[in-house]
Amino acid sequence: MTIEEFIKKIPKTELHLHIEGTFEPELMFEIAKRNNKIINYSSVEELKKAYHFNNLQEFLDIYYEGANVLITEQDFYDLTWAYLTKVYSQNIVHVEIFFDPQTHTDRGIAFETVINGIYKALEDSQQEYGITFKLIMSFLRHLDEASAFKTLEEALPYKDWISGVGLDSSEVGNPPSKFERVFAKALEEGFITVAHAGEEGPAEYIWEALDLLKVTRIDHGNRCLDDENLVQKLVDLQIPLTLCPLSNLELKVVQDLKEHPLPKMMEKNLLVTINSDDPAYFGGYMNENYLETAKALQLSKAEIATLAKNSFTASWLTDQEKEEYILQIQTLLINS
Ligand code: HPA
Ligand SMILES: [Zn+2]
Repeated sequence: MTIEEFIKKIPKTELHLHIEGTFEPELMFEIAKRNNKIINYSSVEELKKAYHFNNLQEFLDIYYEGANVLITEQDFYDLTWAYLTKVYSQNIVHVEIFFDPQTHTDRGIAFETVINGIYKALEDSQQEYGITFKLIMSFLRHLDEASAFKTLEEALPYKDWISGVGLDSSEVGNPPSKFERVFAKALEEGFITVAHAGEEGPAEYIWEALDLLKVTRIDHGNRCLDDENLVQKLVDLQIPLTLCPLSNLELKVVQDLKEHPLPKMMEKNLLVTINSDDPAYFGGYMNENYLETAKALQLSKAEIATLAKNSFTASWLTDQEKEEYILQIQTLLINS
């Protein structure tokens, strides 16, 4: 079996995915048209040409602009359904996905419109595709604490639908400490906490995410390697890092996939996982992330299997569910 076939065949889970980042240009134009919204690009091709980024902020500017055409519950449903259909074709059996309520509520879209559309698509895909899921509400860190508190209040009636809270958007200058009180309240309300840290920001932000926000998973976390004590802590506690190799390449967090820190992290026994982040913008869903990374870093099938197993270990599935998938991967590896 080739590496490509092996990647396709193994069950996988995605733990770092922004639903707004799955908005493919074709669907964006279709939804813009039905909502009488104007896109600042004349065609799908013109829009795709704009997808060249030198850093996180250049990406975020385009990403928030794209999300502006989403208005109705059906729009959020269609966006989410398209993603789930795509990952079903890639043998993703479980997803834990982010949504950014403030991107929409700040434009006058009701919180319930956003979550109803996303949640219904997730329920339907569990029925139709058997994909299980968890939903994570992410706060935009470039906005203030009051806005995050307001968003948390709005989420409380949907507590049963939302497993965790996260922190994303412009990292540098917006440290986790800015949201310490919001996360304390979220923890009190029973949410699990995660945060983007150490993508562009320093190792210090990863410490803050752990110590102040009490996160049980770090999104990205690349910069942990700058601090040996931090690596030791992440290893000791087996705190998962949700890495996103193609995102790192497109946002110039790494200059070449061959220089990606993943092998070094595996060597150090960090619990690393592969994810797609914003696949419509970064040129690849899960299988493409696995394959491009495996090719660039010359990963073996055993290493690919370890990464897939890590994702189940790092997920919020039950221990029994985790064990079943890990055993399936191990069996596929032996027979490959
Ligand atoms: O990679 C990311 N980093 C921060 N914010 C984001 N919002 C979508 N993707 C990202
Ligand atoms: Zn992300």
